[in-house]
Amino acid sequence: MPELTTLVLDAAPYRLRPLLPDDAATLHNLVNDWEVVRMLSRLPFPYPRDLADDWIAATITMHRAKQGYHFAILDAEGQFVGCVGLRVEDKPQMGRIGLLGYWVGRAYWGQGIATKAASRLARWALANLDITCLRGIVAEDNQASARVLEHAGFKPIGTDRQMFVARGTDHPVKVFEMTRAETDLPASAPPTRKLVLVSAAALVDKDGRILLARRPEGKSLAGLWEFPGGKIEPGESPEAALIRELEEELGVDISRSCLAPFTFASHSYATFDLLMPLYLCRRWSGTPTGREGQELAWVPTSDLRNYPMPEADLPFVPLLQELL
Ligand SMILES: Nc1nc2c([nH]c(=O)n2[C@H]2C[C@H](O)[C@@H](COP(=O)(O)OP(=O)(O)OP(=O)(O)O)O2)c(=O)[nH]1
Ligand SMILES: [Mg+2]
Repeated sequence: MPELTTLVLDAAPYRLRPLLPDDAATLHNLVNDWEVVRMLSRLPFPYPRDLADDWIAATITMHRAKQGYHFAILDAEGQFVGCVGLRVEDKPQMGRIGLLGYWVGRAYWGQGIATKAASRLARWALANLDITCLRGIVAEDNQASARVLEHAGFKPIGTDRQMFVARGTDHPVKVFEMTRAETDLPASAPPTRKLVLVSAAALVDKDGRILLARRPEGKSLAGLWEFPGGKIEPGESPEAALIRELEEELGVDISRSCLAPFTFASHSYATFDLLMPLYLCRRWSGTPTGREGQELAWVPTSDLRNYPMPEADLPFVPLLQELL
């Protein structure tokens, strides 16, 4: 388990780091607000300033004893905007569980901060602590908090009653639970890298020149010269996709038998991986025209280098020069 000071969780654009004694004044300022305290079962109102010091000291002790993990939520500028934490509890029958809680200063409501922070801590806890599940308990009149738990991947499992110190009475609550089975929900699953499948063609004329098309403004890689083609749609074969794209982009009609597999590009762009078969084609009907406003050029292979291309295409150049 990382030391207190090095345990920092990234919840972009926010950051979670363990509470420090110096946080007491800011914490007190934000939490000593009826709208915040009335939703927190264990806090009195008004919330005395000393209690902030005592609470932070207690969180540091709990952290060292592996009984609790309480964090300051910092925004992109490093400002303290709220707290998120969990207490480890031994439940008869259930074993050790984590009880998650959070609050955000009123000035920072409505920005999804609690969801990001709770979701991050929940995933960290299930991945790193010896607990069977996480629980979250929200007052029945706290819809916003119920939504936070749902977005973080918690499921409602029932209702109960709980004492709310600031309200001076007990109050109905909803109980939520999250197990490891829920940790891959989209809420904060890491973005999966996409594999993009594209079919492209090198149309070769009788003089051995190759047709390049310039990617128009508004598309990615605009201004670069490419081999006509496009994305393969779900359920479509690479050849069918290419025949469709060449009709859409160039207005030419090509039969499947005229497409000869030549090579392929496999390239990792910053945000996706591209896998692109390149076909050679010497026969088509119709005259290629830039139907999407794209500029076209018939280029002798010796000139290919003068046409800036997407990075994925660069290995094609020597292969085409060798062939033609
Ligand atoms: N067609 C084509 N796409 C290429 C080449 N090199 C290369 O990196 N790409 C990339 C750019 C795009 O990310 C992707 C193909 O996208 P595209 O914009 O042509 O797709 P599309 O014709 O289906 O057009 P769109 O409707 O999705 O805008 O592959 C190439 O030589 N030809
Ligand atoms: Mg295209």
